[in-house]
Formats: sequence, C-alpha cells, structure tokens
Amino acid sequence: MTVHHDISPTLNLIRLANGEGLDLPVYESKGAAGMDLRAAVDADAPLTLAPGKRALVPTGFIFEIPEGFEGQIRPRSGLAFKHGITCLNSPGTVDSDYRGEVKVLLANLGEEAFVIERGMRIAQMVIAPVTQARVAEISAASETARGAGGFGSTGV
Ligand SMILES: O=c1ccn([C@H]2C[C@H](O)[C@@H](COP(=O)(O)OP(=O)(O)OP(=O)(O)O)O2)c(=O)[nH]1
Ligand SMILES: [Mg+2]
Repeated sequence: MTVHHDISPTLNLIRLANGEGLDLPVYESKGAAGMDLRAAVDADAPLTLAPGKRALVPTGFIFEIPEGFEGQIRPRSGLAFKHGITCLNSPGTVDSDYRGEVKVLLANLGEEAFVIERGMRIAQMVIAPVTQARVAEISAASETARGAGGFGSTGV
C-alpha cells in the first residue's frame, strides 16, 4: 500500500507564556530541512551549560504535529562544531499526539561552559512522515543471503 503524505502540512503552534515575544520557528533558507528552535529561557537568567552537563531547554511553544508525521529535533552543526553543543537524545522525537511544550535536551560535550540566551537558535526540527507497522510474531525468520551477519560482516 502506498501512503501519500501532504508535502507541506500545516504545523499549528500554540504560544505559551514563556514564549511571549519570541520569533516563530522558521526555515532559515528556501530549501532548509529543519526549522530552527529558539530558547525560551528567561531574558534575565541565561542558562549556563557547564562541560559534560545537560539541560532541558524550553521552546515556549506547543507544536501540533500533523497526524502521520513526527518532529525530529536535531543539533545545529555550527553549535556542535564550534562549542560541542548537541542534542543528547538526537534525534529527539516529538509525537503527533504530544500536547506539552516542546523542549530541547541539550548537552555540552565541549570543554568550556556555554551560555544559552533567550531567543538563541539552539536546535532544529524536521517534520518527517511516520510509518506505524503492524506487529506480528512468527516462529522462524525467512532466509536471506546475509543471514545473521551484521556489525561489520561485509568488511570495513
Ligand atoms: O527532544 C524531545 C523529545 C521528546 N519531547 C516530548 C515530545 C514527545 O512526544 C514526548 C515523549 O518523547 P519520547 O517518546 O522520546 O520520550 P519517552 O521517554 O519515551 O517518554 P514517554 O513515555 O512520555 O513517551 O516528549 C520533546 O519535547 N523533546
Ligand atoms: Mg515514548
């Protein structure tokens, strides 16, 4: 069966109190795969992420991911390259039935503390189609040329 997804579904956002005044997430270029997510930390209280530490950073929005899609929260390569900042659970998964605030689990793998200011673009979200498989338990696996070979069985 072929499932055809709307290639530009509407993403409804609900702004929370801590998101007041923040720019909406946008695609920063015409062909960008991800929309950048901004930190909804208090303007008077930037978040300092010490080396080796992690923090759940609010975005200030509830995202109603359209049914049949997910939101994938991924690191920004610039922050990763320059500062060692990544998403610990990358790619983070935002389910289409989630109605809480989207948060970004940042980790500092760098050697210096990293300061997250309000409105900083900390990660990006890709909206991607999802397939839910039916699960069926069977008694024996079908035969293939690969068989159980894996984890480097074809060489490096
Ligand atoms: O980076 C993330 C990852 C998840 N979530 C939210 C949306 C997602 O729908 C929900 C649950 O995420 P996940 O399934 O990855 O976490 P879990 O540990 O399995 O929690 P749960 O038992 O709530 O599913 O948490 C975020 O806001 N940011
Ligand atoms: Mg889960």
